[in-house]
Amino acid sequence: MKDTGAALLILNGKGAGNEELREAVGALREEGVKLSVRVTWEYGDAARYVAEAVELGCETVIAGGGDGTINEVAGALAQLGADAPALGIIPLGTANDFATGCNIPLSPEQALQLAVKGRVVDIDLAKVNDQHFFINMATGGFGTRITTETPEKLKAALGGVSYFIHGLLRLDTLKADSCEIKGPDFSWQGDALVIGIGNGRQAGGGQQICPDALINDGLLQLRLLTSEELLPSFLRSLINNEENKNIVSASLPWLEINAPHDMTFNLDGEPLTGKRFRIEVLPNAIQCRLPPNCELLG
Ligand SMILES: Nc1ncnc2c1ncn2[C@@H]1O[C@H](COP(=O)(O)OP(=O)(O)OP(=O)(O)O)[C@@H](O)[C@H]1O
Ligand SMILES: [Mg+2]
Repeated sequence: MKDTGAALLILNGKGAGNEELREAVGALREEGVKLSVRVTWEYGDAARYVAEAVELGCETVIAGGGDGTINEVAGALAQLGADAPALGIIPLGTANDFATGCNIPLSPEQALQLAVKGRVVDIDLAKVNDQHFFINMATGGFGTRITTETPEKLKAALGGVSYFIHGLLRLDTLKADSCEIKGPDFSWQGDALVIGIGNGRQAGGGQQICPDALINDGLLQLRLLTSEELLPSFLRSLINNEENKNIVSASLPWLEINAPHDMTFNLDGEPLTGKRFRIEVLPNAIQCRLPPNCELLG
């Protein structure tokens, strides 16, 4: 049985010191909203708290954190089926690409109001290799090593653009490599430099990688950058959103990627490495509380 209005806020431990949020939680409780708070320490905690929210009969589970936290909560909700609580979002991460793409307010107080009282909408999720989920985007490419620093070589070669590409992929060596991508009525083979598969539109801190994506159309937007031209000009065209012969674009319900060498996809910012990826949309997988001006709804 659901407890009307009850909500559980799952807060990434990185955001636990936010005073504005503490005040906003207090204010809502004074209004009579039954709001519990749990704080995560590591991967896996969020999913356990989602299970607790179901036991408590919560109508809403609120993810307080970045894209990675939303990913964990959304994935756990999707596995519950039809009677799952709705997802609310408080953006407390570094990039917050999903929340920003949805026009969710960045102020914790306003985001919390929306998360508890906002309109519920059915949205799609994407599933990868039957095991992983993403709510916002999978960005992939070929690289040898994952690092957290922008490498000096790339910076010297590309200037400011390297920050963008690095932020997008978090790879220290960007190489093109051959891969094969197949989907319904779609087939592509060639050298890919960057691949974006979007449920949402933006990644890498505001870059519109998949500008036509919608989160409730039952499709994923594939955008890939091929490597037949000099790197800096591609990147410019991607940044400016100009269509270009080096950009392949398709909207697909599923796709399969096969590569002879390892490639790494970031699923909402969390890395997954392999040679084969099957990515499929799960239409209407969860319910989410979104603002009326959410740009990702069709
Ligand atoms: N207390 C904690 N301290 C540090 N990391 C945590 C903690 N609790 C969970 N995590 C980990 O944080 C990661 C998710 O971080 P999240 O994406 O929410 O923030 P971010 O990376 O700063 O934001 P964004 O992805 O929007 O740039 C997950 O891998 C999760 O396991
Ligand atoms: Mg993250």
